[in-house]
Amino acid sequence: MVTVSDASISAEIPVIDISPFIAGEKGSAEVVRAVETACRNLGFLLVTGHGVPVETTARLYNTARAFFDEPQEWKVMQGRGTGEVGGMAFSPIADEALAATMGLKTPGDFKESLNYGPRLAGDAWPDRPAGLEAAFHEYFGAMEVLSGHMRRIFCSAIGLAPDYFEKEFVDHLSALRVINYPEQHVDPEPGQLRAGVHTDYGFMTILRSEASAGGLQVRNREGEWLDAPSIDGAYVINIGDAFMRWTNDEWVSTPHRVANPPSGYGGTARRQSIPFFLNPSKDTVIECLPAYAGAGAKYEPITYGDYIKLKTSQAFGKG
Ligand SMILES: O=C(O)CCC(=O)C(=O)O
Ligand SMILES: [Fe+2]
Repeated sequence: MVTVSDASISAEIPVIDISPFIAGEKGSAEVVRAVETACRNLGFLLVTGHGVPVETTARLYNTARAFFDEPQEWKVMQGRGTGEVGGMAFSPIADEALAATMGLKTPGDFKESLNYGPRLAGDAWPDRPAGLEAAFHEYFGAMEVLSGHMRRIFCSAIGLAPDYFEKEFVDHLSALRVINYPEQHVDPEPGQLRAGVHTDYGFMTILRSEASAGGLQVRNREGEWLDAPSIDGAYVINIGDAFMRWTNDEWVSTPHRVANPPSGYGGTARRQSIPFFLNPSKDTVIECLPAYAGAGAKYEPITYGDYIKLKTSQAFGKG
């Protein structure tokens, strides 16, 4: 296990090499303990030794970038999520304000994104750049493998059979998104961030981050914002709200945001990130795990489908 050198920015976000667990070798138990500690304390960790081929990430990163480099007028004519299951959806700049999910009113996030999930509504794939759809499929497959390893690490930490969650992920509703945070040539509007403060809704998120001026920040339990370290080839993993509920709030889903580059920043601040939102199937029952039921379950069992409806209505003030 390595720890990054700049302790001031990374003291609370550990970097964990999960390769001993994947290989079933000596050191697996230490991996499990380190992941559990991170998920209980901060809900964020970085993983290395994950086995995702660099080419898979590079292909998606580069083809998505070629899409974002197309003219705005053309991009907005592309998929807007009109209903084709397994298609792609494009979300233009300021279309989404993530802070609305926390009940905050802010301008839209200064970002644009491409979105895909094999069981989610999208629209027809654009005819360029070549290989975009294949790159999404390939990367999604790699995330299914990595998220399977992470679920087994979680099961081991909680004392569950390794395949405890697997049936809930046969028809999983996961989503893969590539986000482009453009240069900010003029200052953003008051209250406008690259991505507003929010927690993720699902089971866990696996993020391919990118170092830049204006990056990912995580709020610790003391309310301080920590810059998440960007380490080449590592993935940032965080717990989502649904898994927090599953663990009776023992594992935490932590607020995070993407900061703007400093005003007047002279260098290149463009940033591209790739979050994979791991979500269970619609009929999955989220119910306090026996290991955490000691002092009584805080929440009623709920299906993931109903849970998402509840979260959405809360976010828009109807809950
Ligand atoms: O771009 C990032 O680093 C994080 C984005 C994020 O938190 C999200 O889309 O949920
Ligand atoms: Fe997020």
